Amino acid sequence: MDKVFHLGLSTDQLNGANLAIVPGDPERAERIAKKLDNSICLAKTREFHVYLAELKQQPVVICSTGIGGPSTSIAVEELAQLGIRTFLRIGTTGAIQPHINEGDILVSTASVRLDGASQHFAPLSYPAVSDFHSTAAMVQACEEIGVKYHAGITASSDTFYPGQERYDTYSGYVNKAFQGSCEEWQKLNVMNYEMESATLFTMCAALGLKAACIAGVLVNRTRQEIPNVDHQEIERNAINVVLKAAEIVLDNNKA
Ligand SMILES: O=P(O)(O)O[C@H]1O[C@H](CO)[C@@H](O)[C@H]1O
Ligand SMILES: O=c1cc[nH]c(=O)[nH]1
Repeated sequence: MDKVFHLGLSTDQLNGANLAIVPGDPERAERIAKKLDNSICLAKTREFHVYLAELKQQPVVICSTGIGGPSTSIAVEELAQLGIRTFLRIGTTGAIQPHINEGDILVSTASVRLDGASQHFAPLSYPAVSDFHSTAAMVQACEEIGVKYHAGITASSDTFYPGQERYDTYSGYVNKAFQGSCEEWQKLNVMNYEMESATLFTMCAALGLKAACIAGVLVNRTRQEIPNVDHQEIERNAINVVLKAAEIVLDNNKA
């Protein structure tokens, strides 16, 4: 059986899995896999760390996407070739609304397309929208676990610094195109910044795949520019939510 180019895997290695949990961080992929049954590492190549595990006796893939749209698009394309149809992203994020606190979970219903990769799948007039049922599962998971969550629009940027209008940088300068952009997104009721959901949502919607995204809030940008380094507890809560959501999706698929 042919292997996909970057992940170096073939369909038979996924054991019939059709759902993948997709964090950005490769080490988070391992931490997620360790919480599931019978996890094995299938591949560690570039930013893509891929595990196969079982959740309630059903096969699930965990695959890191790395940071940003280009690498995310490769992971999603190759996983789709291998049989994955639902992608649940679990990320970290910076909130831009004052009422959202560190540690809250943000469920992205749709994303502002501040990326480049999504335009390789559909024109800018096409919405970066999540899959309704997968997103509903994320919300149900938050409610069942009892974590504080907000559902709404995310700004998804190719860059962490200028695209998210950060001035606490080497040059201290933000390109004119992004000056004032954070305030604009705040006024348009955007919840947060992260870096993969625009590509994930656009490509999955365009390709007939299902995608949802949650993220744990590391920093509130109305109070602080750069997140604190230690955020294990926030990540643990977000992992619990995505695992519960995966369980709900798998149950719904069986019914
Ligand atoms: O924690 P992850 O999933 O990597 O997500 C967020 O963190 C990274 C930036 O620090 C970007 O990938 C952003 O989307
Ligand atoms: O502020 C943040 C925090 C995490 N990830 C982002 O993309 N932005």
